[in-house]
Amino acid sequence: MLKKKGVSNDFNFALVNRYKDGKDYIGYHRDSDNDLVPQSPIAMVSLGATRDFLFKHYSRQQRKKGDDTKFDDDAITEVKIEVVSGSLLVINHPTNVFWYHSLPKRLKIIVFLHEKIIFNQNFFKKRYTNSVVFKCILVFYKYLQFFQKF
Ligand SMILES: O=C(O)CCC(=O)C(=O)O
Ligand SMILES: [Fe+2]
Repeated sequence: MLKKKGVSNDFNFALVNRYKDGKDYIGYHRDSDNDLVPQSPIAMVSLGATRDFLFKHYSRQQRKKGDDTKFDDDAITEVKIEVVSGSLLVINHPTNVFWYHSLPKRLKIIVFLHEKIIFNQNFFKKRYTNSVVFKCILVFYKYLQFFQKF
């Protein structure tokens, strides 16, 4: 699927992050060089509610931390990308070296997402115990649904 989208690398690790509502977020960071094969891309698939994904240049982040001696370039603004369900976002080298990324809170969608989650739980509770195996099947099913799109 990734190859069809022009990403030729073989990936050997997958991380699933679940943001249960608009209050869940991940702050600005760069993915650790220690965990990654040098110069390899990072591919991200989104499922569920639309969220913002932000990039902030290294120089701005350093200034925020109080280090304004080396950097005085205000020209590089923050970049916002809306990631919708089923979208693929690829961070190619060297973006992770020069840019921080984050997924901020999105408080506008709390009510919408809350309803959606409660509906799923109620529906499944009737017929299944809330077992880990069932949750795994659900995640697997969602991935299958996603792959069929491509
Ligand atoms: O979940 C996301 O969209 C970003 C997660 C992330 O940046 C990370 O896990 O390092
Ligand atoms: Fe990250």
